[in-house]
Amino acid sequence: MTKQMVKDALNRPLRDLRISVIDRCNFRCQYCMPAELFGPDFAFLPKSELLTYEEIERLARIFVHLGVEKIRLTGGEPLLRKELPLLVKKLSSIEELKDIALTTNGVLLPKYAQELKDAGLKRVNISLDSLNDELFGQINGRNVGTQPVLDGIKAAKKAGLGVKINMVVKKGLNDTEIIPMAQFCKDHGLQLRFIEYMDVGSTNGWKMDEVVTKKEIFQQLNEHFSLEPVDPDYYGEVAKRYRYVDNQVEVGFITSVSESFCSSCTRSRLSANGQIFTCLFNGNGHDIRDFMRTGASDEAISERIIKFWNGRTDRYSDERTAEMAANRKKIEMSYIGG
Ligand SMILES: Nc1nc2c(ncn2[C@@H]2O[C@H](COP(=O)(O)OP(=O)(O)OP(=O)(O)O)[C@@H](O)[C@H]2O)c(=O)[nH]1
Ligand SMILES: C[S@@+](CC[C@H](N)C(=O)[O-])C[C@H]1O[C@@H](n2cnc3c(N)ncnc32)[C@H](O)[C@@H]1O
Ligand code: SF4
Ligand code: SF4
Repeated sequence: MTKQMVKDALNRPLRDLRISVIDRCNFRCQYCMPAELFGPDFAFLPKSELLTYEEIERLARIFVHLGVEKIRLTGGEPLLRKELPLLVKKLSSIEELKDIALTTNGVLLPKYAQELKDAGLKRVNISLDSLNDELFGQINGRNVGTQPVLDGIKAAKKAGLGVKINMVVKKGLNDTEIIPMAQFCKDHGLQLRFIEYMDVGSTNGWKMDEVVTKKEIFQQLNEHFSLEPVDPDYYGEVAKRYRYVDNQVEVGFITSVSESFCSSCTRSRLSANGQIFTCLFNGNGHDIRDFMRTGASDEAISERIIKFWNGRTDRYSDERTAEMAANRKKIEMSYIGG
């Protein structure tokens, strides 16, 4: 197949593929999979519904022919999927792919970091919302302290993986942790990204007044540190980055609520059971798994993906209102892939 450039209805190219490899998780973060709703009886996808690694690789190759340069593995907790390094190895063999990354809560990294690196993974984004054990245990809904995640960060660095830290900030929950987290990451040479709490899915009871905006976080940082802006690395970069003037360590903001970035959104998402989603907030998935399982050729699959992408008009965060946040049919982040 010849390589193509595919654009959506708003002229945005297809550049990224975020693959959810599993919808299960060992945490129950309040803002993502609240324990009361994702209880022991919750119907997660059975194994037979999941795309196999061979199917994921095949689709990834097709996406790369359509212009995808960066693949991110996510979930749920991607390291709960058996033998994930095998998938990384398959994806690393795709020549035109520039970047493969993983987003994880970090707990299983001491076990897998070296294997992932050996399989070709370049970098990991690790989520950590607090350095306070009790608060972190409350947020992750499983009373897990910070040590397992800190060990995961250490293991990733030791294996030679690039590491960034993601912190979702929710008002009244962990906004007191902004400065301690900033100080910790600055001292350890880790890029921290503050993520504005989003109205993903319909289980987290999101309210606009619980969002701590970039502006508010920046004001706090400015009282303690001296920062300067950093130019974006590439078109459509999600995080707005700054660096500490004294040691050049970077810090970023993911401002989906206060300064949306839909106009340059080049991200497609593939759920663990083979549905393509064109926006984190668009609950209407397009089947690709069953079509592939009928014996469709690469060309036919490719045409189908082009059709979905050409028809894409999503710009939810640009248009968000409190009413939309409350009423729109949305899909859980653990399923679609965060
Ligand atoms: N609204 C919105 N949020 C996004 C989008 N892409 C990523 N995010 C959110 O940004 C946060 C961090 O995402 P990561 O998985 O670390 O990925 P990234 O920011 O693309 O990572 P880098 O490639 O390292 O810059 C998560 O909460 C994502 O859900 C997007 O297209 N729209
Ligand atoms: C859904 S998780 C999946 C990967 C992995 N389990 C993890 O936590 O890193 C991906 C990212 O989404 C973020 N996230 C989840 N729910 C969110 C929300 N309501 N608002 C903003 N970010 C959220 C998480 O903090 C994490 O950084
Ligand atoms: S944010 Fe990640 S670790 Fe937390 S519940 Fe969601 S998928 Fe699990
Ligand atoms: S809200 Fe949708 S269109 Fe906007 S940046 Fe996020 S995923 Fe892209």
